[in-house]
Amino acid sequence: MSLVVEGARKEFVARRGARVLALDGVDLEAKPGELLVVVGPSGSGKSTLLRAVAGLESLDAGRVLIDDRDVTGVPAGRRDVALVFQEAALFPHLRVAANIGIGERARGTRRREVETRVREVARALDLEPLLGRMPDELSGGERQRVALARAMVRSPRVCLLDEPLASVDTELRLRMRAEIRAVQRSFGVPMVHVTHDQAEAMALGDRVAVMAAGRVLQCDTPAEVYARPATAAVARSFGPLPMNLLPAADGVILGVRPERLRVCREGRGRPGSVVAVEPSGEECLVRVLPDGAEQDLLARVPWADAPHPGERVVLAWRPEDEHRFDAATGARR
Ligand SMILES: Nc1ncnc2c1ncn2[C@@H]1O[C@H](COP(=O)(O)OP(=O)(O)OP(=O)(O)O)[C@@H](O)[C@H]1O
Repeated sequence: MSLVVEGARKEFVARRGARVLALDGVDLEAKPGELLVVVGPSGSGKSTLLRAVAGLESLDAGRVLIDDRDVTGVPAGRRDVALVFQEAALFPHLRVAANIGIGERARGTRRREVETRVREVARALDLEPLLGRMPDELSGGERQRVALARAMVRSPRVCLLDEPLASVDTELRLRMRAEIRAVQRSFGVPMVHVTHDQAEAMALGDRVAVMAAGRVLQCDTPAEVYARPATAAVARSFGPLPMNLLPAADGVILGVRPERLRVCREGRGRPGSVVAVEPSGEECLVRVLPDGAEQDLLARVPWADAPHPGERVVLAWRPEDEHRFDAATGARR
């Protein structure tokens, strides 16, 4: 089971005639059993991409292939694609078991068969004790899991998740991430998971596709995208904090991650003044304005080493922590 998107292009014409290029030539592949996370800021085209794969949005150009079959013109109902949305919309008057099986029943599958399948999926998702409950007797996370079960019960060829964890709290989100991974492993379908949460993308994805303005800027393992961002834009948008970018000589932009920037009291490096210090759990974020610069730089340092606002410091980093980008194109050098 695999999913391929080739050269997907989609333009919307808004009410007053303004045009928005939501997808600007997107190529993407989710391999069998792979969890691909699409990450990008609001408006970058993530939902449009999912909707196009599901068949809910037509493309102006490009193709969608599922298991090597071109499904570009195939209606949504015949694509064998499951789509789970952020807000799990369950039928309030139906018990969990019926909510999970309703799609299959509607497709005419025998009651017995549906029941067996519902039980299998419920077991995999740890939902068995909840099968007899009504939706209003479930927590937000449980409801989300029921929606996931409803998607998986159809044995889809591809499973698409549109910010499924956006409305659950942090603790539950961590647990749900593990569950999504487990579901994905046990069902072996390619999953495309859309989020704007970097931490989620890092934690979940076998690979991540970083999107901006309708384009995929880079698609690779989270570790590789973090270690070797393909462009300055990826370096700014992917990671726990945006990478610091400093103009340098010869049309080069230097990049250093805040996690790798050291704030020293003395020694060699770039002198500057501390502009602000913000607590951030065990660590703190320090903003330093280098002498003569217009843009301050961000450093993440342990609390014990935190300087005071106004203090004179020296910024230093190891040569191997330096990234280099082309100032004109933004491409990695
Ligand atoms: N039906 C539509 N009509 C006009 N413009 C649209 C339509 N749907 C989406 N757009 C525009 O296309 C662009 C991409 O939207 P999309 O919803 O795919 O982004 P997104 O990355 O999913 O954002 P978010 O994270 O906020 O959901 C946005 O600029 C959006 O305003």
